[in-house]
Amino acid sequence: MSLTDQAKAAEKQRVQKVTEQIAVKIAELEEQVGLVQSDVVEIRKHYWDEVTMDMSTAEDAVESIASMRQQSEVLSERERTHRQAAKTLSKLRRLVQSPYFGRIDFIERGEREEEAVYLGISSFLDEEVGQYLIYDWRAPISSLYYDFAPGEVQFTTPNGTVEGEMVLKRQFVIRDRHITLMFDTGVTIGDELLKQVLSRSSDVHMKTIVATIQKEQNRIIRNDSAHMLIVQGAAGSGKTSAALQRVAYLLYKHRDKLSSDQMVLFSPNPLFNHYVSTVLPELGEENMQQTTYQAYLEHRLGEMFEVEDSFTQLEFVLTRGSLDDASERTPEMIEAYEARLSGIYYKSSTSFLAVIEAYKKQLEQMGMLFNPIKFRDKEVLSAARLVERFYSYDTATRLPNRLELMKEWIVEQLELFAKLEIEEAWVDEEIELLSSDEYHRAHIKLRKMEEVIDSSFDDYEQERHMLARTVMKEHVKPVRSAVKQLKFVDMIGLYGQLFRKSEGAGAGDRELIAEKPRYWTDICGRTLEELAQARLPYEDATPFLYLLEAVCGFQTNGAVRHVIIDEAQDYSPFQLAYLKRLFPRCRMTALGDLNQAIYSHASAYSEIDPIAALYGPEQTEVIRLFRSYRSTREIVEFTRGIVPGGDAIEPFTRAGSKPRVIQTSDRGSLHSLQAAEITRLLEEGYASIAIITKTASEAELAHQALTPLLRVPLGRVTKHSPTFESGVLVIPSYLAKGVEFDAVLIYDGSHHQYGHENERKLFYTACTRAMHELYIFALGDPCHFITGQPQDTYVLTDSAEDVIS
Ligand SMILES: Nc1ncnc2c1ncn2[C@@H]1O[C@H](COP(=O)(O)OP(=O)(O)OP(=O)(O)O)[C@@H](O)[C@H]1O
Repeated sequence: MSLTDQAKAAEKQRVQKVTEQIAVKIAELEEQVGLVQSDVVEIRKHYWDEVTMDMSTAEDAVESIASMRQQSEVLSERERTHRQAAKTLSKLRRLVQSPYFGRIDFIERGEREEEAVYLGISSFLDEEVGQYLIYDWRAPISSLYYDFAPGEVQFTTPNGTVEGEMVLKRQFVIRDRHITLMFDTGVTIGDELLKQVLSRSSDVHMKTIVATIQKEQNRIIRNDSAHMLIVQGAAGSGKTSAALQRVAYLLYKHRDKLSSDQMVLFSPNPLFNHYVSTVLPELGEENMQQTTYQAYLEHRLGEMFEVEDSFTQLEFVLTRGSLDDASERTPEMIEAYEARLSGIYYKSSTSFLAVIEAYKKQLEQMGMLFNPIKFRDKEVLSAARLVERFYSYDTATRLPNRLELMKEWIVEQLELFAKLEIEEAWVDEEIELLSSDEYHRAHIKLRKMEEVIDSSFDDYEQERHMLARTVMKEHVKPVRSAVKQLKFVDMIGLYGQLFRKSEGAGAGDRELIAEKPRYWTDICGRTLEELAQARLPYEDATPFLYLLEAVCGFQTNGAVRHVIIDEAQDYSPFQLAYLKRLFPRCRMTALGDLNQAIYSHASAYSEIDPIAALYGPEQTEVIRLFRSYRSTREIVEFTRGIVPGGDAIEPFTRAGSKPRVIQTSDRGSLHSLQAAEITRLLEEGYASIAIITKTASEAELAHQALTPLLRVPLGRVTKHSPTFESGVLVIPSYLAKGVEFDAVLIYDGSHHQYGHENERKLFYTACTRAMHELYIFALGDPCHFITGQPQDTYVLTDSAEDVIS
């Protein structure tokens, strides 16, 4: 629908008028912020001049404290005003460049006059006439823009539903205060604008999507009823985008009671955290807390163990292919591999969680293990004595409560022990070694005591006693602190007991595990071996933590009100149950794609959906997204054939070239073909190009080989990289999760590399990172995930040189 010249001129004029008004407001605020800032500086400088301090009498002291409090209040009020004004200022500075992106003309039922509603990233009020020149995209009326085409419409407000007619819907692109594109549309959100947005180059940071939110995405963003909202969506369907705009929406809607630090995002890796970190600030909101599950495990268990990370576990699982090389493999190697895999499945399942629950019950009656309490090289309390004491408490008392009682008792015993120990010769030896400062302090203390107590003391005895206590205190401190932290509970032994044959009747042990997984004996052997080395494999970390908390008391986080789990398909059922327990008071949003479940434990998904089971059907809502926006139509038509059920994925109508499969038989030509393609892509203006490898070692190899062949720097992403730059880079498949690139080159998509069924989803994940161009190189036959699909028509093989030319 084209606009009349008159309408265009009117819109241009309006933009000018609105931006001028915003600029005036900015100038006013700048002045105000400057004034408040100098106020704050002045108050800080003369803080004590305004405070009258007099402690001569109790009354004077009370007055002095009141005067200090008053001064602090003045200061914090000015600081608050300053923060608020600075925040508004930064919003307005963004708004002035691009004040709005949409307009809807709405006539409420029963009214005659239509209202023109302009939508932007925040609202702007004409204070003189009391009229909104811009509405925040999150305001109730703004939902009309995302949910309806012109015609009969309705929206919900806190006071009920408002019905009426939308008589006009207009979209704008405004850059640097000028309209660069505007058109009227008869559909919900015009595809044209979306196409334009999606054709842009990828960025090292994710972009906001407020101007083009799709109707089904809007359901995710504005959903405020579900306790657990599950979004199951195809690769590139906007799950992460919708989740981030949802955070902004919830912060706006509940601004009186919800703040950004009460929301936590669990990301797949630190790189992803960096990638999404600018979205909320761009929307004028502060970032929520961002973390990874791995970081949490490290935080809780890092002091006790060397905790394996999920990537190392995955790398191990991906070594299956190399075992197929007949020359290298032995039956023992295959068995060890299969045994660990079986252990991973089992330890990630809810059956194992049930075993731990049962084990906890059993420990209430018997089977607890303790570390003896030692003081220097002497045993204060033996492990057996601790067990005896533990079971002397009422068995109805919960384990953590009994441990609290134990703690007090142990500290008492420790003090009794220290009283006797103080007479030992080693104490005298250590007194000799005390510094002159410590001697001096002891003297002062002694003098003070003599003033109050009878001075006929034996000075020497007293001094020795005082110094001995100093020595003793230093030695008791770490023991007491370890007791307070419950380190006397033998957690490693307790977890290990689940994998040990029963010794003595009824000990809490592996007999609890009724249905033993395959390779059970190997699993037990390996688990105990790792524990003995103070190493905790990734699959053991969550069960260990769960047991630790079941015994010592659950640490819950009641402050967090909303948890967002991105790439939720990569969490084991056990991990999800743990997170639910960790955040008992919060709502959750879980975003996932079963087709991108790259971890072995995720196979549990195919049976029942563990996320949906977490809160039960009454509290759970599921929204599915089928349309994929990231990649061109050709790429989506190709990649959807890789996964079962992929036909349901709908491509967005953005055209590009077909993905190319380039097959070669030697590594040298593989690299030169790749270098030639990269050069061509750069010449075509693509800003971000990723060479995606299966593993980290393959990434290292590719990086070494390609660096000398390229004229541009070649970056390399590892699991330790906190950020990534634009340009050309090599990245292992699992680290590319959630991010996207203009062009993707699969380094070696051969059958040799991706020959196993459990590599299908990893391969799919890697291919779906491409926005505009996708190349699959193969050293030998391409993997069967693509050759068996109808999309084979896109495959160009054999003469690789032909493709390049
Ligand atoms: N409504 C929209 N308007 C503009 N761009 C969109 C929209 N929805 C999605 N996109 C773009 O599509 C790309 C993919 O989005 P996003 O990363 O949120 O998808 P995802 O479902 O989380 O993907 P994956 O699961 O593959 O990581 C991004 O570039 C995003 O900006």
